[in-house]
Order: sequence, then structure tokens, then C-alpha cells
Amino acid sequence: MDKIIVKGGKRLNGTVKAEGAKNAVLPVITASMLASEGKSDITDVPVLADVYTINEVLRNMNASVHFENNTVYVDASNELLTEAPFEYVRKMRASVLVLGPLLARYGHAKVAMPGGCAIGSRPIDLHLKGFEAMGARVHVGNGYVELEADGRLHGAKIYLDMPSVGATENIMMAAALAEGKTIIENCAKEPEIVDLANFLNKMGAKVVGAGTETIRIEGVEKMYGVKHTIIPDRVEAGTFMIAGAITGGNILIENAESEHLRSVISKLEEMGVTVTDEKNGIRVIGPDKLLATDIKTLPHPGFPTDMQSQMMALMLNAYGTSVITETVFENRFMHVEEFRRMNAKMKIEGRSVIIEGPGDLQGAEVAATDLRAAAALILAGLRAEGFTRVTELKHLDRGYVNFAEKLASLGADIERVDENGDQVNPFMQVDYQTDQVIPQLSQS
Ligand SMILES: CC(=O)N[C@H]1[C@@H](OP(=O)(O)OP(=O)(O)OC[C@H]2O[C@@H](n3ccc(=O)[nH]c3=O)[C@H](O)[C@@H]2O)O[C@H](CO)[C@@H](O)[C@@H]1O
Ligand SMILES: C=C(OP(=O)(O)O)C(=O)O
Repeated sequence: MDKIIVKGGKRLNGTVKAEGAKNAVLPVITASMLASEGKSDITDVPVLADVYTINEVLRNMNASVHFENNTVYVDASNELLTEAPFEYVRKMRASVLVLGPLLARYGHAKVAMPGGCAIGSRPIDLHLKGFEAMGARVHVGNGYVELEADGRLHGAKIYLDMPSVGATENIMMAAALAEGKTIIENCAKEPEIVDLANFLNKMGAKVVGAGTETIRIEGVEKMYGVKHTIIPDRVEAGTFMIAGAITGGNILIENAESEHLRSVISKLEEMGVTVTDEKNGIRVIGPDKLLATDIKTLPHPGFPTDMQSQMMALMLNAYGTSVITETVFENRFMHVEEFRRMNAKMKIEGRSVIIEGPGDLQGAEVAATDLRAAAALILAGLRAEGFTRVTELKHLDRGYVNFAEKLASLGADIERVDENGDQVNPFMQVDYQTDQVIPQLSQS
């Protein structure tokens, strides 16, 4: 198993480019299955384990998928199969996003019921509530959820009890081919929802209101393959912003979109970090002395839960008491124990973590508990005394492209090694499905 070894103490300087957003590309790839005619070319696709997984899901359903030079080519004009087995849903919960497109196109979809994961229980009741309102019958049994509809789905008015990203996406995709008008109220407003709506509209759908709390969709009879460029990854960009801040460095994150990062930027500024919008990205200059602050994770435009653990790494180095309250997922504090191995002083009280800073962080062997925790532990290692060794990198590879290599290019003392201690080729990526090293630029 690979390990990232980081030695703390270097100030990071230079330029790094944000990749396309993982959380935008996954729904866009599943949405490409709505096209019964033509091919979709999806560009600026990051080379991530999750992208390999979703591509495999589509291939198993009989779609033709090719991934090369950061572009995914999908031809879903064949008759598709309508089932996604447990093997994929277990690796990546976003596999449930095939439900909406398959149900809309074929009146049938069967997917393994996703379980909980390291960050919480993560039910899909709101997705199912939406499909039922549109005329689907839902059967749950033997570990699967199966949806059936007689003929086309029909439009419906759906109120989401909470603004779930996945439920909004799944319902939006199903409604795109339904008969009549669907209104989704209290829907998610994340930039990835807007990207999906833009893709659907290019494909022939009629979606308005994405990015607000009500989305209206007028169903169409047919959709077509199109070209689409994925938006920049705001979470990857935010993670590099913290890398700059935590090391007292000066980093330009090219391609980063400040409109998508308002809440993160505002908190960084409160902590004494200088953040400037430049023509081609966001510049971050870390202060000599970071100041404590409080955050509460919320649906967009609130502070994103996917930045919570990275922010925790930063707060561990700030002067004063900081409080993080996690309201989106009920169990997203698994990384606290790992930070404690690094001598972090913090305690969990209900849904909050209280951090006394600045700690005297020491390098240690730590295990990533989820994707963002992996990045956060590496960030903490950039500032800790001595060597930090981070294991369980399968989580990191789900969402960060060449993370160690990018940090090294900014001046970090960091390397990724395999179980023999040999450095892993920076231009290769490990396929976490097979644990094989795979070439970055081709997959058929
Ligand atoms: C692939 C992807 O885009 N993943 C993102 C997506 O996950 P995902 O789409 O799974 O997250 P949701 O917005 O759906 O979940 C938010 C909250 O709603 C709850 N809930 C959700 C659906 C449902 O049917 N019932 C229910 O109770 C969840 O348990 C959670 O507590 O949004 C999350 C919240 O911004 C991010 O952390 C994830 O990175
Ligand atoms: C929680 C995340 O992703 P997922 O929903 O795919 O688990 C994430 O990107 O931080």
C-alpha cells in the first residue's frame, strides 16, 4: 500500500492548477446516459479513481465509454442495461446517480442500496420520494433498490426536506425526460448543480432555476449527446488555498473560481490570510500568525462540509480557540483521532469540535479515514515538526489528482512511496479498484 511522507516546515510558493470538479463530473457522466442519440464529449475531467469507477458502471450497462487526455467520450445510444451491482456502489456512493437517468429512459432501474460510510449514514430516501412522486414504484429488498414505472414518468411538485445534492441531481435527471413539469423546492444550490443543469440543457432538456432554491423542469421526449467542459474543483482549490495559508506561503491557484468559494475565502480572511482574485485564479498569502475562528458547515452557499477537515488542520495552527460545528453529516469527525496522534489539542462536544491552538503539531503515522481527511492530514504534516506518514491513500485517490506531486512542485518536502519504499511515478495514478498503477492519459 502506498504512503505519503511529508516533512513539515517548508513555505509553499508557486502556481498550481485546479482540476475539473469530481462532484460535477460524476453526475454529468451519469446524465450522458439520457442521450439516446449522439455522443457526449466531456472535457476537463480529472484522472481520479471515482471517474474510473463511474466509467466502469456505465460500461457494465452497455454504454461505450473511453477516457483519454482528460476527456470522457460516452456513447449511450445502444440499448442500456438498467442495473448497477453492489461492487460499484460500495466503492462510490455516487453510483446511485444512475437511478434517475435509467428510470427516465427505460422505466426501470435497479441499484445496490448504498450503505453508510465513514462520514455518516447517508440515506437516499429523498431521491426515492422524488421518484415516487413522478410515478415510480419503489421496491427495496435483498440489498437492492428497484424502481419501476409504467411508461413515461410524469412531472410533479417535490419538496426536499433538506437540500440534498444527490437527490436534486437524480430528480433533475429523471424529470428531464418526464412528461410535463417538475418543480423541485428547497433544492441544493451547489455550483455542481448548475453545471449539471447546463449540461442537461445542452442535451435538449428544459431546466431553469439551477443555483436557486427552486428548480423547474419541463420534460422533453428525447435528449442528445453534446460537448461539455466541467467546472473547476472548488474543494481541490480550497485545499490548496489552505496549503498556502498553513505554510505561510504564497500560492496562485489557477482556474479557481472565487464565486464558488465565498464562504471559505471569508473564513480564511478572518484568520489573517490574504486572498486576492487574479485574472486567472486566486492568490493566497499565509500570515506569520494565524487567528482562531469558528465555522459551521452548511449546504451551499454556506461553508462546505468537504472543506471541514482541511480547515481543522489550519485551525490547529491558529492562535486562540476555534470551534467547528458539522451540521451536514452526523459523523464527519473520524479524523480527530488521527490529528490527536499528531499531538493536536481538541475535544468533540456533540456535533462540534473545540480546538485550542496553536498546537505543537508533531509528525506521526496516521491513517486517512475519508477523502478529505486524507488531504487534511497531509496539510497538517506540511506544518508539523518532523515526518508525517499518511496511509490509506485509496481515499485520497478518489478525489485528488497527483496531490503529493502538486505539493512538491510548490516546494513541499513530500513524496509518495509504495510498500517497498520506492517513489511512485508522479505521472501515474493508482487505480484503487485494482490497486494497479495505470497510465494517466489513457483508458479504453
Ligand atoms: C458526489 C458528490 O457530489 N458528493 C457530495 C454530495 O454528496 P451527497 O449528494 O451524498 O450529499 P447530500 O447533499 O445528499 O447529503 C446531505 C445530507 O442529507 C442527508 N440525506 C441525503 C439524501 C437523502 O435522501 N436523505 C438524507 O437524509 C445526508 O445523509 C446528509 O446528511 O454532497 C455532499 C454535501 O455537500 C458532499 O459532502 C459530497 O462530497
Ligand atoms: C464526501 C465526498 O464525496 P462522496 O459523496 O463521493 O463520498 C467528498 O467529495 O468529500
